[in-house]
Amino acid sequence: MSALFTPFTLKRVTLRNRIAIPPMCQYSAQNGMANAWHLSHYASLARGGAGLVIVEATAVSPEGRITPACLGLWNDEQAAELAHIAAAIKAAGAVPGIQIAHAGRKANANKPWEGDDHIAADDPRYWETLSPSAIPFGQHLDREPRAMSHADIQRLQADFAAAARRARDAGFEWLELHFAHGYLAQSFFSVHANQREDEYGGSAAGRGRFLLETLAAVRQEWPADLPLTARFGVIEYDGNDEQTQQEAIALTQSMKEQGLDMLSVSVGFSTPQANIPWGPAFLAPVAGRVRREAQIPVATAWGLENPHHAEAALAEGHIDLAMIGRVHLANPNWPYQAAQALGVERPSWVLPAPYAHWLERYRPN
Ligand SMILES: Cc1cc2c(cc1C)N(C[C@H](O)[C@H](O)[C@H](O)COP(=O)(O)O)c1[nH]c(=O)[nH]c(=O)c1N2
Ligand SMILES: CC(=O)[C@H]1CCCN(Cc2ccccc2)C1
Repeated sequence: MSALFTPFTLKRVTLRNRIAIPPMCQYSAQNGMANAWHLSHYASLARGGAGLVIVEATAVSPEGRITPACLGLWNDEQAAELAHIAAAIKAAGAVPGIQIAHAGRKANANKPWEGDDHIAADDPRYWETLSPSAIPFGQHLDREPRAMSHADIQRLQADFAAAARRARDAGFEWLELHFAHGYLAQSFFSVHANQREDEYGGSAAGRGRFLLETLAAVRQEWPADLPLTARFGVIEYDGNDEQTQQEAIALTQSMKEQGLDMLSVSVGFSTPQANIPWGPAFLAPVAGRVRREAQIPVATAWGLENPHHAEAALAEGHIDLAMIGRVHLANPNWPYQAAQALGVERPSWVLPAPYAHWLERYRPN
């Protein structure tokens, strides 16, 4: 039996295999509302056979969107549309997950294929960006954000909790907090973005406070028997990686004590000066260290689309879930081909019966 096609149970949720589709923004919403694009996109991914499908970064407040076309979960109308997507994912046999997010100083940007840069101040789509300190990310995202007040911090933590409640009521069964990729929560943890002198800055404990408090607020709303996870940048590739990983592992242990069920290990993306060693499965060993030292189940992504690499990362004990992203945009049925490549018996039954029955009998000559 392949490791990749072994079920995985976390709290009262069982995934049919170790393939997770990580959140991938579609930049296709108006006023944060999901539409026909999102429904067909997520239904086709779920039909492809993955065990878990996580809906893209969904903003907990309007100014928390990366672009004006990002999804939101700050009102009940948005939740009602997302409920259809959760139901479609579940009907296809995958577990419906969703990532809730705030983009912080990377917010208010154009779509990646429309510049990826901050929206101009005189553009009607402009809104103010927030961050722990008034320090811009740099490069194409060079706008100086407003340093958050204590009132801002409390409001945004309440927004995360409200979004978690709406996700629960919409039928999602797996919640991921976006604590990675240079967005708001990652920015609180990162010395590149957070130079506050109050209790939310300074030491690693101070820089971790926003994440721990936000987790605690969400834990109150999210059912105890459903997985509550976070995607967290544990390394920046900025020349200071050992210290960052030690601080990140310590914070992960604290989050585990606070009720975090799993960590999705990722990159900080807090500075444009990062020197990221892009390559197949490059983050798997980093994930393995977090798994060992924090004693928590981990997922990771980044270049795992070769089924043998995903299989090895699992079999070697680096990870518990393989997140397979971009390749699914080209091939929503990637799990079917992965099953064939790994010699899984009756591979077509990774797909739904209306497809599987005929593919099993179809022998192209
Ligand atoms: C178009 C698009 C959109 C997103 C992403 C990526 C891409 C390509 N990624 C990162 C993604 O989840 C994944 O970590 C990376 O794509 C690396 O995995 P692969 O190498 O693609 O399998 C991403 N990550 C995240 O935590 N929340 C998100 O909403 C998104 N959105
Ligand atoms: C929302 C989020 O976390 C995403 C938005 C798109 C870029 N993602 C980061 C990324 C960088 C390089 C290749 C793929 C992905 C982060």
